[in-house]
Amino acid sequence: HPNVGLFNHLKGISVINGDLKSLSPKVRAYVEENVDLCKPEKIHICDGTEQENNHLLNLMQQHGTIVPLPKYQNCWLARTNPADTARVESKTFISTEKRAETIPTTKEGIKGTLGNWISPRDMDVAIKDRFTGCMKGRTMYIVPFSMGPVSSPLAKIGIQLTDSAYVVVSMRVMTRMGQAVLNKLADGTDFVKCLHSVGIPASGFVEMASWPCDPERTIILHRPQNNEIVSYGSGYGGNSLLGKKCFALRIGSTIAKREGWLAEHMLILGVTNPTGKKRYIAAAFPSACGKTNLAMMTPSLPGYKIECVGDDIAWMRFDNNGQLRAINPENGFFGVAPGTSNSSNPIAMKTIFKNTIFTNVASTSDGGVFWEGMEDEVDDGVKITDWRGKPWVKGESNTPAAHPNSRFCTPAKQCPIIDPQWEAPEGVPISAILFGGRRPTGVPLVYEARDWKHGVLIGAGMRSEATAAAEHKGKVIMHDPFAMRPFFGYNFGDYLEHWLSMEKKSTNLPKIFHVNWFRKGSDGKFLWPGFGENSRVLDWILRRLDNEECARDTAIGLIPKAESLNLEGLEGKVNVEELFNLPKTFWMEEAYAIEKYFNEQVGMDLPLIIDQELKKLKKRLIFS
Ligand SMILES: O=C(O)CSc1cccnc1C(=O)O
Ligand SMILES: [Mn+2]
Repeated sequence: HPNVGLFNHLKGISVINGDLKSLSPKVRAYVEENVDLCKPEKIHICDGTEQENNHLLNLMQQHGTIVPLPKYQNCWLARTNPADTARVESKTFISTEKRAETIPTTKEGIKGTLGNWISPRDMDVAIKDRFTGCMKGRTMYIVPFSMGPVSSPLAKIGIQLTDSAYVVVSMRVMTRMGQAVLNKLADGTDFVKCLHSVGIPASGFVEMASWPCDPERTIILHRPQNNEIVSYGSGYGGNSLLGKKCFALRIGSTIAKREGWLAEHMLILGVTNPTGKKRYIAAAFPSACGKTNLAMMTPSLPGYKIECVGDDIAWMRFDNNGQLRAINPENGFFGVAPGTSNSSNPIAMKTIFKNTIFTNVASTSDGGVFWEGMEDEVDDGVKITDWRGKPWVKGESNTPAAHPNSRFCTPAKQCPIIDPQWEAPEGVPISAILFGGRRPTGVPLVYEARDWKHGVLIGAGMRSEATAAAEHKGKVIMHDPFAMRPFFGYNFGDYLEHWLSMEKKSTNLPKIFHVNWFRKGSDGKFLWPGFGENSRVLDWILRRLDNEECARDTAIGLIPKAESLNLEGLEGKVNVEELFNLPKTFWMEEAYAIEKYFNEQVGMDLPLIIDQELKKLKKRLIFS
């Protein structure tokens, strides 16, 4: 780095990149406050340049944090500490004066599952205990980033202070990061404050560790009142790339509540039908339920085209004409690697093998990567090393080659079907919203909400099959309302009120649907082929958007009229009867389970309208 000027110091700490004078007074005050707390040896103001990125990649290679993947162009493999491999919900907290602002009051004796609250005082103590002097001997990176295209009026800016070079290079992929953001901040624009440290394990100074972290004291804190995020102890994913879940969803949802828009855990795709008519759809599925695959679908129906705007987060607001418009606030994809293959997602496979950071995947002796699902893509004779760095042999090793939560972190612009409007400052117009999840029984392939209120009930009642956290409990059907359960920034009851309040903003509301690719027959096999065949469901949805009479009413909502789903080419392969069967007992139990969930988890915070919608559903079911 160029020798810095004598005066480019902050209280005796050398600024090794950038110029303190380039920081707005607000940013400089935030930096100084946290330099005092964390006591870094150096400060690096990030500019987002190629040169800076290469410097950090070299630094991480020296530390052993990443290794090059010479089979691809500018790709890297990071292996984390095995104790630091995923988001940690139990250590993620939101702080407000009153607990009820953050989480609903649950029924007596019931453990809340809609977020964790911490008092402002306990948050301050937690920070002081962990951050005091935590960056001694380290460099504090100042990461100016934008969630959304810098020029978009829907974008929001953040500053992340971090001691992790891995976070800096990842944020450069996942957000718009660098000088253009600092320039925008110069006029005093406010920013979301993000403080992060990988921490120092209580066992002492392990600076030379390739993946420093402090799992025992990991904590992820949010203070929505002053747009503040503080994360300690983890270097990974949603815990450390604070622009994603912490900012774009948890803090983002509180800003959206205040400003009258929606920050959602949704993919955004553009779908063009054979006549050339294009619509955009947003879809909320729980984590690891196939949002990336749907957002990058290769449609099986001839004449259909799918283009990708985003695979995980949507910021949506009604414009002056009452049209709901969405941006993808992210700049990259941080996708689950296992299960991604040329058969499940050929577009992803065309996106990720350049300028990408892979984390906790397996590596191959020919300088590439491997994960479960890539069996057909790896040459014979290639040796595999698992995510822990141990030799791995297919059919012999009894642990996975790649960690189940291993990820690729790849620039969105590399996606061959990235939508031409993916960075449109005003966002893309949303015509339909889909809710969905893994439902092995009872739930049909697709059904349409009767109206907005009913659609909000469908979102609130979302459930999905998950692998039980506890050992040997197999699969359980978990509630995951709006696929936002781990990401609500405030009381779910208030969130529902906020969704209901959108109805008065528009006479052109998007239609709401529920989809389920995962129903199984009595033989335990999937009833629906999924993947590109899901284009048949999108086709039906688009025809409904054109008000085609291809639906019939049922107690749960509108489902395709007989013969209205295009099954050409699937003759004899799909049992439509079973796929759309609505067992009355199943749905009575489903309605009761939703009612129980609302009673136990939302209580008095449940909006009356949602309670009424649930009662209407039950009544329709009784008389169906
Ligand atoms: O475990 C992590 O920190 C990654 S979680 C994640 C990453 C990208 C997109 N979605 C998610 C999620 O959990 O929904
Ligand atoms: Mn997600």
